[in-house]
Amino acid sequence: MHRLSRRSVSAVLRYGGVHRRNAAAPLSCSSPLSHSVGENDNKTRWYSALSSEKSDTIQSTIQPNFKRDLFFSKRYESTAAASDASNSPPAETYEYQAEVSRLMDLIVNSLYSNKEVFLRELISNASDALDKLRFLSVTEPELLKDAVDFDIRIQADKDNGIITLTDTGIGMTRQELVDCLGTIAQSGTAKFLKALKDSKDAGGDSNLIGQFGVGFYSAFLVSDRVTVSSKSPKSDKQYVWEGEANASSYTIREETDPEKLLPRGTRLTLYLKRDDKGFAHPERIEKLVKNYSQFVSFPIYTWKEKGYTKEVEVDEDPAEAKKDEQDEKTEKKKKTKTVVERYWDWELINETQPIWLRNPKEVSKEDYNEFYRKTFNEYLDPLASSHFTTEGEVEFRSILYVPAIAPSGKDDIINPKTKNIRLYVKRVFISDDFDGELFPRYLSFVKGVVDSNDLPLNVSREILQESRIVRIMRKRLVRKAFDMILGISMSENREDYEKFWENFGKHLKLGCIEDRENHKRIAPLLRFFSSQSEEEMISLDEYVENMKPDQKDIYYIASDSVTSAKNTPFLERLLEKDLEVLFLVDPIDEVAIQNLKSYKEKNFVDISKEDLDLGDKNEEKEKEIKQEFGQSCDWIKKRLGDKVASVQISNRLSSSPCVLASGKFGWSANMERLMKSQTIGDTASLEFMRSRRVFEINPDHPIIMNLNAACKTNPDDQDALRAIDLLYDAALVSSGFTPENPAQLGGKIYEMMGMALSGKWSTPGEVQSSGPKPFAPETVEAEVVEPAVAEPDNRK
Ligand SMILES: Nc1ncnc2c1ncn2[C@@H]1O[C@H](COP(=O)(O)OP(=O)(O)OP(=O)(O)O)[C@@H](O)[C@H]1O
Repeated sequence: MHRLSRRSVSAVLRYGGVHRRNAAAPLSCSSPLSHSVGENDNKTRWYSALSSEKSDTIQSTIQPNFKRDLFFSKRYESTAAASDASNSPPAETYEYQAEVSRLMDLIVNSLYSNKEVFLRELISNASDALDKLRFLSVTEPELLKDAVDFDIRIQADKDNGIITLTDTGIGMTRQELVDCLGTIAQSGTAKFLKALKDSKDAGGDSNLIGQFGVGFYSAFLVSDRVTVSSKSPKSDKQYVWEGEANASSYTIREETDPEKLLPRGTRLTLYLKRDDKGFAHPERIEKLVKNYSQFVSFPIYTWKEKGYTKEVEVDEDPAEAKKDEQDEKTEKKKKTKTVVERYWDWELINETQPIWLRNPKEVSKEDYNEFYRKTFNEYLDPLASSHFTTEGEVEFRSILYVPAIAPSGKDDIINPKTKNIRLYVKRVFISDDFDGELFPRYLSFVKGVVDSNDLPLNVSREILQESRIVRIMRKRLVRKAFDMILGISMSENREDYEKFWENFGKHLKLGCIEDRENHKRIAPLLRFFSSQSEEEMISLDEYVENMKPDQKDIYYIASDSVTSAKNTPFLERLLEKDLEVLFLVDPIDEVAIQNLKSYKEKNFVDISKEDLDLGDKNEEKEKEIKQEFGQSCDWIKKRLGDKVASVQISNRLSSSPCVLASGKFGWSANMERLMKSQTIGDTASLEFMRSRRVFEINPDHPIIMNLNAACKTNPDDQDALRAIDLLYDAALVSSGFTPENPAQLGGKIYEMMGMALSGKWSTPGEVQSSGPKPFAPETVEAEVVEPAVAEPDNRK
């Protein structure tokens, strides 16, 4: 009760005095900066005085049983009746400019479905009008002689399907009403018409409405009739513009009803079309404001039904009361019950100071996190955030976030349909439906808000795609996103970056492939397992720091798991020489690294490719070996035919007899496997790559020595030739390739085992040679069993 009586007193007080408020009242009364938002009840409100319902409003705060219907019906009856009042000056009729007629025709008859943008457009006009006043009042303080707050108020009458939107902005004089609402001079609406003209379908492409916005005229998306009552501080009089859908003219008359006079600003009244009356629900309005206009810099109030509980006495049953009276001992205690009292009042529904406009020094981490959770419906705090303003060529403010987890859904990375970036223009929400305009798709996981003053309010996708401003914005946003990620990677808490990498590592690798321009920023963020770090991933910087003084290249091997990578024969000599090798175990890794090409001027080198240079060439020795094994190389090549491009002496093996290296420009075994799993039917390129493989033999291995001897003594020995076939198959498997005919390979192994067990082919000393140890069949067996071709658990 206390609340109500306090408000009613202030309402009565202000009723008589509002228009006569001192022109020299302190600026704080009217300055938008002085709003003490959320304190509706102690603010001077001319609304209650200017409308015909003023007494109801006051009543409503006094009498709980206030009738909302009465409130609205009185208001609109009198609005409609005003022009008929006998003492009103007659309304003058004006013809619309031809373009406006066309535009109206299109709007009224369009099938445009996203009609809800009308409210955003009208609020934005109201906000512009307030901005204009604020700006002009700096040099013309007399414009603020009517000391009213800078704000926007929206009322929805759901029973009658009427919405009113009132601002206390600059307003319009009679001439301005004609100029602004009867003609189209410039800005978004003019562009819209031009686009319409250019469009092939001159009959009207309703999508263009959404792309360009149609400003004030968007009111006719949902209304049959619109009145604009406006009072400019430059004029003594207030004028009412009135237009109807499907009409070629509009009227302007002077407002003479004292109850409808505005101290300043503009009131729009929308009489909604039958099918659009649903917009006139306070809840719907609130939702739209919250979505589109939450951060408009002036307070937006909606007229809302509220309630509070109170205790009331309950009438006693007379018989009971009598009985009590007779019973002297009964203590007299009145019975009460709790009831909910309803009343209507204004409620502030937007945040006038968006967090991104605040000074970052004054915003706490919790504030950022809360804003993130609220805006993006997240329940986990972000891993990092970055709040910044860019100045210069393009100015905008932004807060970016790195989420704690990746969204579920496999194809997100390739085809991101996120609503992660909310674009505002002058604090009015424009869109969150982007397709790479503000962030490349590999950074689509970054969430945030971007607010620009440099973009037009009705920015369309086409504008976004072609705008130079947007290109500059994108560059800066990307740079800031990388700074933020780098920040996580340098954090003392290593776990944070591990979490990031687990969720978004793939995205960054995609960035290596798709964004050459940012290789320098992406590369330091990459992480891989290595031959010296199988449990914990390392960065490229850590790799480089660990390089041997004379090591020129960064070595890597691509495989399907750490286990198969660490057991590959390609690694043998490198391990011996204590050279670290990166294990690329994610299918995308190899392509990413190939796109990077180098890091800190060190080339990435695939240790499974031909011509591996470990920096320890000994030409003398090589010549010697070539002489000894040259003939065998030719002999083996002849036997293998087109299966390999050449047979060479290997410098990378120590314990394996042979390996199948990929051609310099060919696919690695890993790549071949990936391509195979993806290309359906394209066997031509696969065949070509296959033919580029190089069969490398280890001259120090007993099997090779034995074969070398066989080549020299009896090159036609069928068993030796079959051993070459088996060696090839074994090398194929151990090098990570898939054998063309696994069943046949099995057969060959059994056959060789049989021969070995019968002692036919490998009795020591049988083969004459200058020194090598005799052929040991067990080695073949061991090689065949090793490689893993199965689908990966990448880490282990
Ligand atoms: N609430 C208002 N108060 C004062 N002037 C207004 C108001 N609403 C509209 N106007 C005037 O009417 C003009 C036309 O409005 P309209 O919304 O059609 O276009 P715009 O706001 O100029 O540009 P856009 O097409 O980008 O919205 C505005 O430029 C402004 O001068």
